[in-house]
Formats: sequence, C-alpha cells, structure tokens
Amino acid sequence: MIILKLGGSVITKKEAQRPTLDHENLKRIAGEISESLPSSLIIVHGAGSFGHPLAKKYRIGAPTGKGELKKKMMGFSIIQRWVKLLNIHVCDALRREGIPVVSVQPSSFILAYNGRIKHADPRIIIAYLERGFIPVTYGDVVLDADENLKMSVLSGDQIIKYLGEILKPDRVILGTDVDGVFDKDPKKHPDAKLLKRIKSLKDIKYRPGTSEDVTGAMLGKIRELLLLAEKGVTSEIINAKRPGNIKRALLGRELKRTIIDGDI
Ligand SMILES: Nc1ncnc2c1ncn2[C@@H]1O[C@H](COP(=O)(O)OP(=O)(O)OP(=O)(O)O)[C@@H](O)[C@H]1O
Ligand SMILES: C=C(C)CCOP(=O)(O)O
Repeated sequence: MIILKLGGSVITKKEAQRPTLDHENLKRIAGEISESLPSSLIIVHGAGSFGHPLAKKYRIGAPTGKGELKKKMMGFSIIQRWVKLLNIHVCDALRREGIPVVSVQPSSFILAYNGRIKHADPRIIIAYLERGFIPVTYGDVVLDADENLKMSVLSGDQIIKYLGEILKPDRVILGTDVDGVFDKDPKKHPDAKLLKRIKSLKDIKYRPGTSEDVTGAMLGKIRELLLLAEKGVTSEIINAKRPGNIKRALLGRELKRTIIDGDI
C-alpha cells in the first residue's frame, strides 16, 4: 500500500489570492498515477490557494473572539465548499484516466481537539481500499472540541500521519514543489542544500513558515512526518512539479528526495 500526497503547491497556484487550479500539473500527474498505479493506493491532497488564504482570513484555528462566531461559521462553510470543489477537480482528473476514485470528505467524519484529530473512523477508507477503490481525501476544515477554537484547519499532512499510523503503508510519498527538504528554503536561498535524510527538526537550520500557509508549510509537514516515523513508518518528500517524478516514485525508481525516518 502507498499513501501519496499531492501538495497544494503543485495542483493549485498557491501564491494566488483567489482559488486557482493548476490544470496542467493536475492532468499530467493524473496520467502519471494511471501509468504506475499500485495495487493499493490512498491519495491525499493539500488545499493550496483553495484553502490557506481563506482559513487565514476567517481565522479558523485561532481562538474565537466575542461576537466572531457567526462570521467564522460562514468562513468555515465557504472553505469547506472550496476544498470540496478542489477535490472534485482532482477526482475528475483521476477518473478521466480510468482510476476508480472515491472522495472522502474529512469534515464529515473527523473531529479535532486543539487542532489534532481526536475522533475519526478509518473503517470506511479501509472498506473502500479492500474493494479496490482509490480513496481521495484532503486538507479540510473540521469541528474542534476546544471551546475556544470551535473549528480548526486539518492539514492533509496530519491526515497522512493519522492514516499512516493505522494502516502502516509500505510507502508514504509527499509530492511538493521543491526537490525535498533543504537546510533552508530553496526558493529564498539559491545555495540551500538538499537533505537526503531527516531524523530530527534540528537538521533544518533555518525554519520559517510562510505567512499564507496556515498549517506550517514545510515545517508543519516535517513535524507530522517525524511523528509518523516514531511509529515506524518512513516517508519521502519529492518534487511533483518535475514531469515524471510521481511515476518514478510510485514505481520505486531513483529520484531526488528527502527521506524522513526519525530517530529509530
Ligand atoms: N527548508 C525547506 N526545505 C524545503 N522547502 C521549504 C523549506 N522551508 C520552506 N520551504 C517551502 O515549503 C514549500 C512547500 O511546503 P508547502 O506546505 O507549501 O507544500 P504543499 O504540501 O505542496 O502545500 P499544501 O500545504 O498547500 O498542500 C516550498 O514551496 C518551499 O518554498
Ligand atoms: C487550509 C485548509 C483548509 C487545509 C490545509 O491542508 P494542507 O494544504 O494539506 O496544509
């Protein structure tokens, strides 16, 4: 079994202020997946410009101020709609390649407490997998049992950690828009060096998030993957913007990447 994440930085134009799909990348990646389909696959995708700017605008995941609840609930409803629409685009692209996808909406079956998954039922995903479907789930907004927060943002990366821990897949592959994890942000520092392996957060010298990414960008991702590694599941981050990389990764071929295997 493989769990594959399609990063929001790949399938959307993440810097856009409005939700904007990257049709070209999505179509190409759907084709690559169909050419290298493993016998058991779960796809998780990020939100990119369909989620992060709106989650920031409506302060989802931040304490709810006096008189703010109604506005936040409207925001929740709007974001839930946009990420669902992105999921429809992703599923459509995969279906066009003949892949029997099934959409799994996190906000309809996951409850969080303080931003972390508190209650969920993975049995539906397992049942679809057993019948040969390819479940496609995604970063979403969810209800939060913390009375201050009331709602929070659930990243696709946290879903990967959750599912990885339970399902113990053979491989966990995260496709993003850079070749892996560098010692500093490669988009800002041309001299950044690609790290082949990460065992701890200390391996990254310079760790800013991005102001527009509400789930911690690369740092948030690594945190989840290190937690997953503690449970004995290794993961890898690859560049899904480079044509052919998803296919190579799914087929287990050589490519640039960072392996996250923690202190085990
Ligand atoms: N040390 C680092 N190594 C690699 N990338 C980094 C680093 N620091 C910051 N980044 C940034 O992290 C970004 C990738 O993380 P991001 O969370 O945006 O990916 P994603 O999973 O595709 O997005 P989404 O959360 O929308 O699904 C890169 O575009 C890169 O600029
Ligand atoms: C911003 C929202 C709604 C989900 C974030 O998921 P991610 O893009 O996987 O971090």
